[in-house]
Amino acid sequence: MKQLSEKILYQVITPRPAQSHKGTFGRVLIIGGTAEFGGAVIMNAMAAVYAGAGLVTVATDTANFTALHSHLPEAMVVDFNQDLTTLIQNNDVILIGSGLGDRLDILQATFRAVFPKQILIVDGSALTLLAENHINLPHARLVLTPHQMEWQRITGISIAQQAFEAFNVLGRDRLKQMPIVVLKQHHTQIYTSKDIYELPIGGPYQATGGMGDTLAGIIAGFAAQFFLASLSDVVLAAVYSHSAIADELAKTQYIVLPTQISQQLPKFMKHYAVTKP
Ligand SMILES: NC(=O)C1=CN([C@@H]2O[C@H](COP(=O)(O)OP(=O)(O)OC[C@H]3O[C@@H](n4cnc5c(N)ncnc54)[C@H](O)[C@@H]3O)[C@@H](O)[C@H]2O)[C@@H](O)CC1
Ligand SMILES: Nc1ncnc2c1ncn2[C@@H]1O[C@H](COP(=O)(O)OP(=O)(O)O)[C@@H](O)[C@H]1O
Ligand SMILES: [Mg+2]
Repeated sequence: MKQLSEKILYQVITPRPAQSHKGTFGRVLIIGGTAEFGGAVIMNAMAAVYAGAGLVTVATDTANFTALHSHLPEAMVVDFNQDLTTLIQNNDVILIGSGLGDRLDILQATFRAVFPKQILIVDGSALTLLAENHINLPHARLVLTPHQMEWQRITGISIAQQAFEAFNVLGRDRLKQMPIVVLKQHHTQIYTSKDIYELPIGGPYQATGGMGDTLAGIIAGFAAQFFLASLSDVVLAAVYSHSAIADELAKTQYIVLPTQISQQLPKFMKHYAVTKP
């Protein structure tokens, strides 16, 4: 297993070209957030916007519109009960699942609509729905972001067995589409088609609801704009950034809130875009 290091940030986070506009930095569509879990998509969207996605749209329950806009006027909203097919096909990166609750219908419609060239990040309730309903993953550039309990539900590999990388590799291979898997835990592991990486940073100050929703949003924001890097490198850089910011805040804080991580992203990224080692 390879240890992830700060080096990945210098590789992935690059200065922005002057000849550019919001379209240059990608369109992200976030799908999730039942009325009970609106906070999940707010945190997805804050992370994606603060990470630099050019345009972010959130398809969610209408009950969440006002709260989302009061936190983040930069994001657009759409009712997730309408037909999302065209919207899905007009975005570069789709993030589905945070706070999606029991909306299997929306998950299935999204999987039907997505194109193979699109990046599809599957998080939270979408992973549990996948497992419970034995749904096949679609052809897409896939990133799954399960925590250990979600991974157990998907693969049947118990949390104790997950200590053995070989089991996780087998579990990933059985999913057929060879997704990148971000297996979240203390010292998260990332399974790519080539290698397995371990995140050596991060800590218990991150154990707050919404921390994973924030990571999924950072992955989406990075994937939308850093299209010159490989998707694996983009995911590695997002995972590293999320915990590096948390570590920095934890120097003076007992806990770190997910939204604080998002707010730090522009400053954090500026450092890596200009200072090459
Ligand atoms: N403000 C909001 O709207 C929030 C919405 N959320 C959404 O709520 C839905 C349910 O997700 P949850 O993860 O809370 O519930 P789950 O029931 O899917 O999993 C949580 C349980 O898994 C267990 N577990 C074991 N190992 C773990 C590990 N390494 N990391 C995390 N949990 C581990 C924990 O004991 C915990 O009780 C998701 O769609 C999620 O996106 C959560 O993100 C919390 C905040
Ligand atoms: N003790 C810990 N040490 C390091 N990272 C942690 C710790 N607890 C939680 N995290 C991180 O916080 C995130 C939690 O994700 P998740 O459980 O999906 O949260 P949520 O669904 O509530 O947003 C993961 O990135 C995980 O690695
Ligand atoms: Mg989660």
